[in-house]
Amino acid sequence: MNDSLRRFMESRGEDLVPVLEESVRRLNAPTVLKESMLYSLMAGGKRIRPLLVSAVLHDLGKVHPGELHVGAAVELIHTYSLIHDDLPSMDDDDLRRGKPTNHKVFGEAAAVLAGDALLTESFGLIGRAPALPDGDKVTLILDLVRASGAEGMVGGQILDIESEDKTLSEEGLEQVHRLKTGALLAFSVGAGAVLAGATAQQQENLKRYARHIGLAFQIQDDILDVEGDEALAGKKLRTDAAHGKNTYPSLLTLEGAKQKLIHHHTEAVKAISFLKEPEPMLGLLADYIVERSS
Ligand SMILES: CC(C)=CCC/C(C)=C/COP(=O)(O)OP(=O)(O)O
Ligand SMILES: C=C(C)CCOP(=O)(O)OP(=O)(O)O
Repeated sequence: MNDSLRRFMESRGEDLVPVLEESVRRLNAPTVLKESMLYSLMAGGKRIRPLLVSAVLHDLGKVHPGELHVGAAVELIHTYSLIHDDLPSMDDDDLRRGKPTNHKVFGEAAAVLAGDALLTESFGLIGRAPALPDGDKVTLILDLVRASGAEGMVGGQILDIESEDKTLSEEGLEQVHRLKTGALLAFSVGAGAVLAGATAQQQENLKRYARHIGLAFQIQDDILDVEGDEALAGKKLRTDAAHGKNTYPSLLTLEGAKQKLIHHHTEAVKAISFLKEPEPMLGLLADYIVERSS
């Protein structure tokens, strides 16, 4: 991995973890629920979504005291989605982020409820973000509702499940990926733009970047399911075919999926050519998204 990206990831990660932890510890709630929430939240993961929020601010040369709260908010929703995605009624997985899945440790009921609570607390984090005007809070909350709910991630998840054992068209598959995975990544980029006070033109370019990295992110996840290393991924691989999932490799072959990945990476990088930095973090993150092994 590129050295400046590694340093950026480490420094932002160190700052983010206490905010994630405190968002649960502060709650006056039953211990088992808090333990279940913290178990998945503190299990690691790449923290790509909060990093995107931070990278937009960094590349636009801005700072905002609400950066970590907004980044943590999206990470809470992402973590809830993984807990629910692993449930027996969904992908029925035993391993996530290198550890037994939440329901394997706490039972199904607690896993469902930990996910519910993480989702809800996410909105609280935006509500409490420091130095963020109320108008921006409302904008971010409404954007997050759209990205994570029925019109976004949840809608994509049901389309994905409903299309198991059927063959989708490429447009149909792109729609699933855009909603299931792309919407939350796009929210992260858009949230960084709101915090940075980006111009309309900058927001338009960042939106285009986000659309392409969102697709690239899920295509690489599909590719890793075919040829990745389970120890590095921290989750069981080679499960998509067994579940009759529609993926880019199943639709376009592995080679075809890799070409799509290159296409979306190229377009993402083009979209941020307006950034003045010689090595923008958003460009390094786009490289990482397509080269990652987990
Ligand atoms: C509302 C819910 C539950 C949404 C889940 C969204 C999501 C992106 C799941 C992981 O996708 P995946 O199954 O392709 O990834 P992985 O390989 O990590 O299981
Ligand atoms: C959206 C998908 C493909 C699920 C996994 O997301 P990540 O690959 O970001 O998972 P973590 O690093 O957060 O565990």
